[in-house]
Amino acid sequence: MQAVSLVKDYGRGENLVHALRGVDVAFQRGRFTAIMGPSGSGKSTLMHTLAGLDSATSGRVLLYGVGADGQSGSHKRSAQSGSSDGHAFVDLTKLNDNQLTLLRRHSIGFIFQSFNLLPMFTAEQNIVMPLTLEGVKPDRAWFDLLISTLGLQGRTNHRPSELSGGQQQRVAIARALITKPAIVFADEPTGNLDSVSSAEVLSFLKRSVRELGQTVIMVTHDAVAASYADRALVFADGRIVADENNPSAERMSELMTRQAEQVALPIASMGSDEQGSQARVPDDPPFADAKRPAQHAR
Ligand SMILES: Nc1ncnc2c1ncn2[C@@H]1O[C@H](COP(=O)(O)OP(=O)(O)OP(=O)(O)O)[C@@H](O)[C@H]1O
Repeated sequence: MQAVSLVKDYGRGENLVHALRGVDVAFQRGRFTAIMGPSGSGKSTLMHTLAGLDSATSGRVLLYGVGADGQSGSHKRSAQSGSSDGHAFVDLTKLNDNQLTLLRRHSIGFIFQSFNLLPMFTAEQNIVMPLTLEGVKPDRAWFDLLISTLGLQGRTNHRPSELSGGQQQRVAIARALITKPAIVFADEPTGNLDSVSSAEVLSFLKRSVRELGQTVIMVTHDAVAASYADRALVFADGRIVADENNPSAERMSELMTRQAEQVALPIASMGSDEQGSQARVPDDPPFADAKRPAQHAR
């Protein structure tokens, strides 16, 4: 997947916000990328625009390995799709709402902070739900591989209320992977989990990248979570300001602290005016979490 000169503005006039200021980034297949950045820096906007949930103001969003109908391996070609080095791709910014809905259903997986499982259905029913809705039978071998890769053996007949938070999130990961999507977006997947369950979920997510070749993009506020990724991007004010391979939690904490200080500096200098008021640094700097020492081991 690739974003080319991606711009997203919200509002107009006095209320104009430049959420993405010409972002150029490529995500390689079969890699796990984390996106970090202070609150309001544009992480969610990037994720939503890449996933076709939000429209771009300008620029292109290219998804490789799919046709304009959203199906992997499609041979169809249209004005919205093409081929580069023999790889089919589709430009999400050129698709209409129906095409985007199909593309998301077939080629994009989502993992949310709040799991979003259906409480009245078993884990197995939740996992195969994207296929059930389409009237498609699950590929049993793929289902079994997901269950073993995600450590869900013996849990498939349980309802969400009978599972721990970590197990529920692993069910949600299996549900995201059941359609063999070209890409999976995870939005703060460990935001509702304790440190032990977070470590477990991140390890399984990493296994799905390593062993199943899945491409995963994860937004997180947690430097330790980012350290599970192959690569971590840091966002600030609608731009990528750091791009780290094999990020360590310490390095990501350092980068986030630097961003927090840059946000705090203008506030501090505003405070030291001629009235002699005290320089003010926010009590709760953005990414206070990122400064916490690593709590859960990889
Ligand atoms: N629907 C919207 N309408 C107007 N402005 C918006 C909208 N969505 C986001 N913004 C603005 O765009 C900028 C980027 O927001 P975004 O939600 O992408 O940041 P973020 O890095 O994901 O923040 P957080 O970590 O708090 O979720 C912010 O200034 C935000 O206020």
